[in-house]
Amino acid sequence: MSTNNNNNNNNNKLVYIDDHRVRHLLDWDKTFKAVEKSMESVAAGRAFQNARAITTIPKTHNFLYTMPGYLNDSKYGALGCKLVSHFPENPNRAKPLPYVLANILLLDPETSILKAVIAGTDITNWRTAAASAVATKYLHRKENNILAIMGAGVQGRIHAIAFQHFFKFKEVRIWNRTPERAQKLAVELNREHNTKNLFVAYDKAEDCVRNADVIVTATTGASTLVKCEWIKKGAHINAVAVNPNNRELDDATYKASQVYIDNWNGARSELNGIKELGVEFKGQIGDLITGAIHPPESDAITVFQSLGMAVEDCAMARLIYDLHLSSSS
Ligand SMILES: NC(=O)C1=CN([C@@H]2O[C@H](COP(=O)(O)OP(=O)(O)OC[C@H]3O[C@@H](n4cnc5c(N)ncnc54)[C@H](O)[C@@H]3O)[C@@H](O)[C@H]2O)C=CC1
Ligand SMILES: O=C([O-])C1=[NH+]CCC1
Repeated sequence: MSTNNNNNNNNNKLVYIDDHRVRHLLDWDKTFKAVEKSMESVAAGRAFQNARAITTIPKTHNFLYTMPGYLNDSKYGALGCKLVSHFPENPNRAKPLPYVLANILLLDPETSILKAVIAGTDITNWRTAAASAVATKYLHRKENNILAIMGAGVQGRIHAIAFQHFFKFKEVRIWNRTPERAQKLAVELNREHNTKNLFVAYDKAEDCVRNADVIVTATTGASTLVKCEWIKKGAHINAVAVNPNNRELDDATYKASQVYIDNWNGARSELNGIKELGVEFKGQIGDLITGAIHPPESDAITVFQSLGMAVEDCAMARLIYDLHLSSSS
């Protein structure tokens, strides 16, 4: 990029960074810092994004989200736009594809020249899990013994990996609507982490959630999965699913919790179902980072209602672009 970038040789060259290369460059600690900075920048007025546009594709359940954003920062500053889709039939194809697929356009913030097209699916997955980790860091300043993950799909898997990296839970429980899928994921994760019983599949949602310190809900369904009466005092929930009929948490949970968001523009556009319950959002995660609002009392149940932000994708695109140029020159 022409600002704050040492790679001036490459300034005029359009770069394509494919999935394979992105995967090679992704790093949990760098992702966490990029997402934390973008959340902070939203609260500090240094990051700009409108509510995303959602294009529905007639006669299907398919969506395309258009997510433009601008972040003003010496390290993560970027102007960009992510195109991210929800194609529910993708996982059921003969050759399965992800439900969520994404690409990011990275522009020069001074001239608007297109600098890079970056495969955005892994970036989306990693930054979403990192956003939940940032929220957990600021909302759950206590012991992290038991993590409960509801949904053994792409987001369930990446949250299990990220949260183990950042928090080192003693037990990571996994529940899925089809129990075989939870069992398969637990076996794979134990093998990858060289552990025996760290990741444990639970058949019943209630058993998975009871006594958990932190809960992640990440399914594509509209069914209620978590009941308030199962949730331990002081627990923190990362509600990751983005679904207009979102009911993974029952109404009583929202009413009994302190609910935080990632950005006001997105919340006004996409979270009316929760507002209609009479729930007032306490603020953005970035407001906790800047100190504009105080953390909740320690026995409060907290919810991070994640939508995903364009400026997280901009910061991640800038990170990956700089890493790509510095390791390929
Ligand atoms: N907040 C954010 O920034 C982002 C949120 N997401 C959201 O994460 C959610 C999960 O996405 P992926 O993991 O990529 O999808 P996936 O297709 O890989 O996994 C979906 C999971 O949901 C389960 N499921 C489907 N219908 C269900 C039902 N009725 N009841 C219970 N479980 C059900 C499936 O068994 C599967 O485990 C989606 O709602 C997506 O919108 C995805 C990316 C970013
Ligand atoms: O922020 C994001 O990339 C998405 N949120 C919901 C689906 C994809």
